[in-house]
Amino acid sequence: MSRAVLSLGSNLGDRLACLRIAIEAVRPALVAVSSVYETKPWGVEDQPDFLNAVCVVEDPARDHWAWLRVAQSAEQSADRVRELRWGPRTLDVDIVTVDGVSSADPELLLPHPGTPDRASVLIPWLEIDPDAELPGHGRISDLLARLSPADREGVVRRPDLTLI
Ligand SMILES: Nc1ncnc2c1ncn2[C@@H]1O[C@H](COP(=O)(O)OP(=O)(O)OP(=O)(O)O)[C@@H](O)[C@H]1O
Ligand SMILES: Nc1nc2c(c(=O)[nH]1)N=C(CO)CN2
Repeated sequence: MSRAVLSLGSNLGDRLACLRIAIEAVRPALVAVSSVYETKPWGVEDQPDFLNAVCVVEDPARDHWAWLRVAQSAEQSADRVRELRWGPRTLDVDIVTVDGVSSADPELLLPHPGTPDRASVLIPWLEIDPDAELPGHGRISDLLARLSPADREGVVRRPDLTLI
């Protein structure tokens, strides 16, 4: 059984439609999907706000590399072009964790190293799995509590937007 946590983000074009492309790509394997959140950009701050969400997926036939291929194919379907690191994009699908797999391969770092610092991942993930742990880092509720109030307040639920 392979269970993965995926983080979805978009800040270009029809952002909600782009997140839905990612959801459609994993729909048969979907276990849970968070609400959609409007989030202040981190990394490169001078860019439009993102929509972010997190989903949990499960498929006995897929290993972590297969989840990466699914993620990259969804990004391509959303016409993603890579221009700037941490810059604007139609769709970003990150593999946050897969079971307890740890990987130092730069093509697939697991758990995703940015996770402990990103309220835009931790808040949606906590919504759908309040007891979740990030392997090697502990409970995600504790990770979130360590972030600054400004980081947490930059992530606002958008109940008017739905993914499924
Ligand atoms: N856990 C992971 N999930 C998705 N891509 C990963 C992961 N680990 C490494 N990568 C690699 O990262 C590259 C994509 O980087 P990308 O342009 O999406 O980075 P970014 O979104 O700007 O930054 P960040 O990875 O910090 O979110 C791909 O080549 C992919 O192979
Ligand atoms: N709030 C937020 N900021 C970002 C995001 C993102 O998904 N959400 N993704 C980035 C590129 O990986 C850069 N900055």
